[in-house]
Amino acid sequence: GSFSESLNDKWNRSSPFNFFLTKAKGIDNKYNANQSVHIKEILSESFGELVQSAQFNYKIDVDWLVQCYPESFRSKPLLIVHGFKGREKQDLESEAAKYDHIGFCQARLDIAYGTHHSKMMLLKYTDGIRVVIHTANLVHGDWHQKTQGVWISPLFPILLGQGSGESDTKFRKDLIDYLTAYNHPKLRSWIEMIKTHDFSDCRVHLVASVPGRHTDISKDKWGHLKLRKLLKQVEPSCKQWPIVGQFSSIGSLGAKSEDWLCSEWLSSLSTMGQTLVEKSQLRLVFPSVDNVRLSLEGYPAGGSLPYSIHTAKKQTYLHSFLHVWKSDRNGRTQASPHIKTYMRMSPDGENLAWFACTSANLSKAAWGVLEKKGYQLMIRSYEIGVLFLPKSFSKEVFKIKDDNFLVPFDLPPTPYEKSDHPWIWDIPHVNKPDTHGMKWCPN
Ligand SMILES: CNc1ccc(C(=O)O)c(C(=O)O)c1
Repeated sequence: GSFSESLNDKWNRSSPFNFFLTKAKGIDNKYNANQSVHIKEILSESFGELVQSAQFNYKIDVDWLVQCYPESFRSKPLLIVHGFKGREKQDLESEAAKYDHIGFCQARLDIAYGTHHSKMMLLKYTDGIRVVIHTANLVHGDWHQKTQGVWISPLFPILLGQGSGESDTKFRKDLIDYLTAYNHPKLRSWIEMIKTHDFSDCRVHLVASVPGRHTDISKDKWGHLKLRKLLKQVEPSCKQWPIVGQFSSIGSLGAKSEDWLCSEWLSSLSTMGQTLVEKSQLRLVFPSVDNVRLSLEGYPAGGSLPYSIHTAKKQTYLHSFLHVWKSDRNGRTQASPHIKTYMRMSPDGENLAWFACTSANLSKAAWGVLEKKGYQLMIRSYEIGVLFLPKSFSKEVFKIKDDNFLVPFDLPPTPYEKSDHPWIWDIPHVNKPDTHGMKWCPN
């Protein structure tokens, strides 16, 4: 039917980047056409005859997820990979008791405060494997009126003949290393399957995090040191271009910007040696109170923007780096961001030296923090994302307009006004009503 071929046509038209935003209910529908997808489209029969799938995520509504699959696929084996323990694990498993096609893989979280934050779908079809790396939880609200990022891989066919099956970006090896790090029997069959498929068409790099204290040759396999290693391939001419980070949560980053943000972390993203940098070199995008108040969801959008007053109080220096969420280019200024993106942009915002979309928020838990005088990189959470490097597309830079490169928000980003404050989810917001006439009184 037209729905199905539109999906494949949509994917073909999105080549070679294959990067999408999620559809948002309530915005002008011209912005929900090309380069926008919904989970039911991704899982639809038009994308291939599903044999089995694996869903890696943080929040999972099992009943809602099952009905996102077409009726004919609701008995195909589904592996849910999560990080819950104890009561939350029991609740998740009892939610799924009535489905005999659903199995679980509990990811080990041996370091305190870590979460299984990665959001990925592995889709095994009769004629190949597709990988989807995205930023949305498996709950209705994450796919309803927010801005989320979705990368949909090509269909990777079964490996025939003598080809290596590996891409120039080493995506297959990195994906296998990531899955191997779980050290879980239920992922072994997926690892073996991936080894028998041809990933040579993959044009993105994998940037992932796994919990641990990574040293030696493992130190730059994960987190911000993996990104640092990959960005050494970027055009040196872009060295003075600003770095833009955009995220939906902020961790405790230290009392001073030089403790981690503008030293270790910024050094990785700007592959420049010097630790101090002038402020305009780093621009951070995080929703202001008014961004949340005036969003389609109103203050409840802030339920997915967990920045706490306890953390915010310790790092007011951060607020001078902040820019508002504005996406007029995609008709999504009111679709609250749950996407996370990082990029290096030309001062005029017209070109990109590189672009990444990941589950990783601005936190040490996600990106890692160097310990023991740089001997080890400590990471608390599982994260996964994709990096677009111009050289993988035979380009020197991405010309946003000419290359039709989808950027989730308006560039250059707009700084907070004096009267703007970062959204904080655990304090009252009662001065002005939101789009639904409501106020926010957490406790
Ligand atoms: C502590 N748990 C979470 C913190 C932040 C986020 C986010 O993505 O902003 C998520 C999530 O939505 O996966 C979970």
